[in-house]
Amino acid sequence: MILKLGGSVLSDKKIPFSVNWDNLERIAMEIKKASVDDLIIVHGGGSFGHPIAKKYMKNGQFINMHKGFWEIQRAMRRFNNIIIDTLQSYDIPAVSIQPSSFVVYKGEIVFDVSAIKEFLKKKFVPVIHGDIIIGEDYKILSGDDIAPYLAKTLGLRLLYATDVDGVYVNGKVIERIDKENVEDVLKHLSGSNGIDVTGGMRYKIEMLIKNKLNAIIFNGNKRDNIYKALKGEKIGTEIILE
Ligand SMILES: Nc1ncnc2c1ncn2[C@@H]1O[C@H](COP(=O)(O)OP(=O)(O)OP(=O)(O)O)[C@@H](O)[C@H]1O
Ligand SMILES: C=C(C)CCOP(=O)(O)O
Repeated sequence: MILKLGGSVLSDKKIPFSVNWDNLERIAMEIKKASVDDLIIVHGGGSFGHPIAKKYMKNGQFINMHKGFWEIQRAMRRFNNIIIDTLQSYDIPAVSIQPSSFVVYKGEIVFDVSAIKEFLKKKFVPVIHGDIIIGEDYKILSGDDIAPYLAKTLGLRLLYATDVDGVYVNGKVIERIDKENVEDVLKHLSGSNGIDVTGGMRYKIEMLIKNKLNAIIFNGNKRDNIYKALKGEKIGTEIILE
């Protein structure tokens, strides 16, 4: 199972380097209580990665990256450390996977999952984060790139915890998105709140279409939703595009 924890759940993306400690502690408790096997956690840049990445991007191009690459890595390592330390404080065997040190971008993501497979075999919980990656050019690797890639590569279920109840169409949460209605739904999707250099809700759905995946998108701010989602409850919006 892949649980993508949105940066907007773990922090306030309008306040750089803020952490939503109440959510983080509650989510750790719910993950511990759910006690599921083969769990991978992916988290976004939240209030850490996006403001720093923005500093090193001008007109869509990366600038001053001999300084910026480490600055972005550093911001994401700080966020990742906070999250893993909290998970570990609830005896969740979380370990860090830092994409900027081994994932390469060559027109597509080149991401070796050998280590992740070994961690899962030994019942660890890999915690992978959005990051800066290198290749022909630099690229911000979003948690919304990582989660669907791993779901497809490892054949795991995909759960998105974000800061809304699901995907809204005409002011209401749509229960199900499938091949019949996805094109119409896309017209209602836009980017993200707060400082965000990646794609928001639209990008999530586009990646699910591209990878032909099923997922649920639900509100990670609501108590017990993480637990319910991990235990297989269909909450929020269900996406069936397999
Ligand atoms: N039709 C829509 N339905 C629901 N949310 C939408 C819609 N269109 C745009 N959004 C925005 O998408 C946001 C969720 O996407 P976002 O990428 O910000 O979430 P996240 O995964 O929590 O954050 P991060 O990408 O930093 O990890 C919502 O907060 C909302 O503002
Ligand atoms: C901004 C950085 C470095 C990571 C972005 O990850 P996302 O918030 O999942 O899109």
